Amino acid sequence: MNKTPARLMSLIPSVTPKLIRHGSTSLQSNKVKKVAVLGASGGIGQPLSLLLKLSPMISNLSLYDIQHAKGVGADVSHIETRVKVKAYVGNDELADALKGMDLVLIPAGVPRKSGMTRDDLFITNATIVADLVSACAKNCPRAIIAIIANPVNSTVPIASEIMKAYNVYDEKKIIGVTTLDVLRAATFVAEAKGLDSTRVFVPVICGHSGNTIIPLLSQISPPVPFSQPELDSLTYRIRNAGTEVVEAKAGAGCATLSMAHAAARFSFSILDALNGKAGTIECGYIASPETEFKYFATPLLLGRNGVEKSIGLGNLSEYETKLIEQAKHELNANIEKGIDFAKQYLSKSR
Ligand SMILES: NC(=O)C1=CN([C@@H]2O[C@H](COP(=O)(O)OP(=O)(O)OC[C@H]3O[C@@H](n4cnc5c(N)ncnc54)[C@H](O)[C@@H]3O)[C@@H](O)[C@H]2O)C=CC1
Ligand SMILES: O=C([O-])CC(=O)C(=O)O
Repeated sequence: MNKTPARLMSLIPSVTPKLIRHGSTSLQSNKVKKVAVLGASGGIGQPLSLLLKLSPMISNLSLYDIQHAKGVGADVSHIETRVKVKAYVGNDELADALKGMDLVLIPAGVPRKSGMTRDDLFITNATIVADLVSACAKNCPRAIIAIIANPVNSTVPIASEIMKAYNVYDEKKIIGVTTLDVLRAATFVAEAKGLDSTRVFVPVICGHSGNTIIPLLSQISPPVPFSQPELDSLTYRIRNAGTEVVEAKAGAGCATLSMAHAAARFSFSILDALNGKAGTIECGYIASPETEFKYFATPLLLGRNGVEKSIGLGNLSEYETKLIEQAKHELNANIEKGIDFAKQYLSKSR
């Protein structure tokens, strides 16, 4: 397990202000970027498209879905910001939606219903992600691909295998979006400890399902002590937060509004970093040659080409080391399932 001594804490002030803004206000044309949302008509896609339309860092917003995208595009395009919006519907328009993109966000795919795990979505979402990433490989091979569609632990390995098969793989550019776990951790810990949630940062590592969601409460900024019962209950709530929303929505889907905000925050950090802003950090799930896992979420230093490097895990407490041990089987199984699927998909489709 990598234990990078470079400390996270010194870099954290660059993270928190992004909670309440729409990105840097640079209007230089070389700094504005082109962004696509695939699955733009969905519960996440619509509010995400709205938030992106408000950003001065974006010149063009490409909204793609298999249904209703023209309506979403017409609606969002009436907002008086400079971002040019174009909508695309159906496979015949997918290539045009992707050409020239710097960042592609993928919230396309079915959400959970009560009683389902994220892995239960694999059967539908694996093919959706594989199809969409194949189109990215052909039409915008240098774009950063941010995968929101669940199960993220498997869809990111699928995306990587597809890009490898097209000889356009760059491990710096395929990232599973785990930002919502980080936002939830800050919110829940702040509530429990009477802190200002916009000033709290808790790294969340490992993966994005069940036991693989591991908040590093020992590395919270600002430093706060926790009793063992507090560690247990906060870890449980952060891990279970997706299910909390699925159950509260009672059949009407999963987290969409908080996820749209999380994805927008992640996007603005990526765009800031592409524009050369130093010290931009977000957690994300990526290929991880430096850990014992093929893919792993850590805090990431972002740069001009995507992920500059993983910040690593820091000094884990005994409790956190045990949580990683307990997550091993689930994470590895999710990763191998994605890789196996991609092999079969590629053997059929090429
Ligand atoms: N990474 C994370 O933290 C989170 C991930 N999610 C995941 O995000 C995904 C989307 O969730 P919602 O927006 O609530 O679902 P939704 O069902 O409201 O929207 C999904 C959209 O994808 C579209 N779609 C389906 N197949 C497509 C294809 N081949 N190409 C383009 N678009 C396609 C649908 O038409 C629909 O508009 C789910 O898999 C969900 O589990 C949700 C919350 C948090
Ligand atoms: O729980 C779900 O199905 C959606 C999700 O990933 C989350 O809210 O973290």
